[in-house]
Amino acid sequence: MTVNAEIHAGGNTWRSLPAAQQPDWPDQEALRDVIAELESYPPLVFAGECDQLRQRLGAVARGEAFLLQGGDCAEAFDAVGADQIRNKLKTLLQMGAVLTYAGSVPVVKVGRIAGQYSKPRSKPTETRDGVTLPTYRGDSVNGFAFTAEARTPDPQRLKRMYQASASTLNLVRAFTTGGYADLRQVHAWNQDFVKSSPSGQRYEQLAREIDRALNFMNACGVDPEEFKTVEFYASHEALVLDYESALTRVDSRTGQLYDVSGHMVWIGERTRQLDGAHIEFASKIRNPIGVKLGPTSTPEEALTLIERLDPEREPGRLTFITRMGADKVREKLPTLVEKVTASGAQVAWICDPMHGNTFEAASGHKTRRFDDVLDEVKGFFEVHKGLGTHPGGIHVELTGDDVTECVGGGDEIFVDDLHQRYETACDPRLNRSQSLDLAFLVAEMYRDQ
Ligand SMILES: O=C[C@H](O)[C@H](O)COP(=O)(O)O
Ligand SMILES: C=C(OP(=O)(O)O)C(=O)O
Repeated sequence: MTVNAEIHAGGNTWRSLPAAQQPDWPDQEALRDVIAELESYPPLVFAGECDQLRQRLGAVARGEAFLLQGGDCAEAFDAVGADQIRNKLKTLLQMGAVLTYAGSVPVVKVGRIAGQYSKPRSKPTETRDGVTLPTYRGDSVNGFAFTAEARTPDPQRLKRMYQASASTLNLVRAFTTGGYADLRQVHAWNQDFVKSSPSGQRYEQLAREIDRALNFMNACGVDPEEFKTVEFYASHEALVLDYESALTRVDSRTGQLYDVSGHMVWIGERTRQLDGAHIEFASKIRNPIGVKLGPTSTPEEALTLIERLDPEREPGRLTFITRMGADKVREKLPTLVEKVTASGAQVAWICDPMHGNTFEAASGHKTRRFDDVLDEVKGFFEVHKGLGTHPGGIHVELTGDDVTECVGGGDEIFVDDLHQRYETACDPRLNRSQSLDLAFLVAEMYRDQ
């Protein structure tokens, strides 16, 4: 079999099943041409890196490490710039330093980055002043501007998604291995607006302690290479299956299929139907897989997902990202965790405290309260503590920029501030100071656990 024929046989079985949330591409021939071109492009990640992340997530599933997964709700093509990428990365590096030092746990760092360009939506259309147009589905599909031209899905955008992901990943690799992520830079990550915020000041104190520890080790003649670079992985929602399967390749080492568009991909709350195309696609690839579980998820669904996606019961293969909402987590999560644990499966449990806590402010802005976000994480920790299972990590929508999209936090943002710098293309993100607040509070919860 040629490589393409093999891909067709293995990576395309989803095509005969219903696929939710796919764009209504107006020109199928143009789509086919784009897919063919994408199939000829080089991989964005190496299959061996996906295996390494699966091992790291195995440690999370076994209770030996903590996953920090975060980044934009929706990446945008016009935000593929050095400043934005560096700001996101440094937010995750700062949060990682806080969790590792204050929580005393190895932290696996995974960005919602270099591929998070596609969005599932509640409604297929949007109406403004009597005009109805297709909803914005992410830069990989259509444009944000409210015009018929921008909102028409254009498959050429899938190629731009590949290019934007490649540029982003290239810079991320440079930052994480080229000196910027060296632990000696802990202070340098705390510049600009965040420095004067309460969490920035608390961070500065922690950075001084890390510095002292490094100086001590240095004086003892220890200067480990591990402190000079950071292992960092890229993840996104595997939503537009034409793109994901065009980037699915046979690994020359093992003959198995990998989606080389990112290290880890997840299946969202709106596309995790057991008999649907997304789960079928995910079942064929060897990448670590995440599945979002909202408040309507049943233990039977969770067990069937394990059967489909992790038949070998391999720690690290499957991560359940629960997003129940602060008001439901304590009621809904225990049965899921209990039944999955009783089945003998060792999945990683991660808390997404964002997606169950969205509401619309009177101004019309979609927002989230920092206190609700925190309360969902607290509930997640309480449930795991009660069951003796491991609270494996957090999955957060955040940005490194000084935006005003979520209310609350130590450097408090009020509902009336939302309009000031509301920049997200879809859902509200924590800004850098709110992200640091969260990291400190989660580190405390982890330590108390
Ligand atoms: O990020 C998640 C979803 O895409 C988002 O919550 C859907 O938002 P909508 O309800 O505005 O479509
Ligand atoms: C759409 C998302 O979440 P969920 O599938 O949980 O709604 C997301 O994480 O971008």
